[in-house]
Amino acid sequence: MTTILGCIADDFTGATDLAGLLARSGVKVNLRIGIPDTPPTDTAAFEVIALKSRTAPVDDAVAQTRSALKWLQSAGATRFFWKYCSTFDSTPTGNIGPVAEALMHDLGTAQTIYCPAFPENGRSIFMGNLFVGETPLSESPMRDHPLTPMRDSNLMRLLAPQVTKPVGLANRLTVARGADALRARLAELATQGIAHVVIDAVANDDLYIIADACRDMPLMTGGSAVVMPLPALYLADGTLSADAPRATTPDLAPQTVLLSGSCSAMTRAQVTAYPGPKHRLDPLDLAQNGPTAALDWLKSIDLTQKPLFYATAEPDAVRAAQSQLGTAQAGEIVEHALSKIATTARDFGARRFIVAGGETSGAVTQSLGITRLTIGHEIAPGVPWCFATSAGHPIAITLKSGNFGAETFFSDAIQALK
Ligand SMILES: Nc1ncnc2c1ncn2[C@@H]1O[C@H](COP(=O)(O)OP(=O)(O)O)[C@@H](O)[C@H]1O
Ligand SMILES: O=C(O)[C@@H](O)C(=O)COP(=O)(O)O
Repeated sequence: MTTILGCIADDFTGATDLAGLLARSGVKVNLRIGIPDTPPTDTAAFEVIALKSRTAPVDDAVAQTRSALKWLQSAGATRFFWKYCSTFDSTPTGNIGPVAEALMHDLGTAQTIYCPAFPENGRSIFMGNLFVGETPLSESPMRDHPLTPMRDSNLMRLLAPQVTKPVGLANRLTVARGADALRARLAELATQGIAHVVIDAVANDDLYIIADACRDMPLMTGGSAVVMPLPALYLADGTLSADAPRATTPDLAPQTVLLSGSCSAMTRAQVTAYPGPKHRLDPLDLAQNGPTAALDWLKSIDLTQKPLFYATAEPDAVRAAQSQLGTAQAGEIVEHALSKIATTARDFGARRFIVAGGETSGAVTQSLGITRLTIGHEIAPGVPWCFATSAGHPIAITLKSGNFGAETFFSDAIQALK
């Protein structure tokens, strides 16, 4: 069917987050890993392309996104969404602003919006300032993110150095007055030449108003949550027909493997809370011996017991590994080991994969040779089960952002897929 909304996400967990929120409507959502090298076929009303561009060089991120835009246009899309992290992960040089300006240029549009709010996961925006729970972004753990340390909470100040055109705000007082008031504010800002408008949102009700006001813009940008209301809006006015194909859950063997390379505080708690069998990966041991011990353990265990392989470690241990191996090298060694475990587990019959961490998800997805995902039901806000094919086998896979999910996430994921 013709694509109604074409979405481009800057990382894999972000893409499944976005696709999961769109799929809440029950409408089919396709997720493509990277830009497909063939013309669109079997397209859905909502198409999401997952890039790995969040921390890529600006020119590379812009080029990748423009190619993704072209593919989505050839699928019939006329409205587009640029998805970045709900914590606005970026630096003064990009990539959020430069990519948005390139998309605006290609779409011939003079204004777009920025709304990374995700109230269900504690991300809210008030007077242009982003909060993580009750904490300003710049005082949250994102302050010390290794690649994109967020040392300011004000989205206008964060965005301004990334773009060439003026930045403005539509604040919560306007949003609270409804979609017409917000449209009027956007028009007023447009007459002042404001190209980039940050919009406040502290609750889901705000997102419904924003989506309603902005639904026909050629380009919207934000975290995942601001597009969540769009399917219902498109169904209500007939843009999307009610008989759009729905996602179905395939029958899958119970063999399961869990793989965690995220070291976030939430993932550490989730690994600790997991009651199933666990095997720890030590980057220093992996550097010396490769994943031999992990693979031996994998061979010895019945995959219906749902073993967890984790490199997840406390900050001191991570720093120690990084100082001995180098930061990039430590990460690569772990990602390589988890990828090898994933493909071996698949060859031993695993058909359900639970993966924690953005970079880790990219590595595991690529090693499994996945190019396309269909989105199923959510396990936690922003973390859906997805369905794909790997080496000819139907599989289920979930890609969890480091920060998302409850402490019981791993058990929740197992329970959620019967
Ligand atoms: N014990 C460890 N020591 C050093 N690096 C690690 C360790 N465990 C995991 N890593 C690496 O840390 C990175 C975690 O990033 P990622 O998977 O994106 O998680 P998150 O989504 O929480 O940021 C990966 O590159 C992973 O390989
Ligand atoms: O918007 C979000 O917070 C997530 O969708 C996301 O992008 C998470 O990124 P990682 O924490 O790097 O997985």
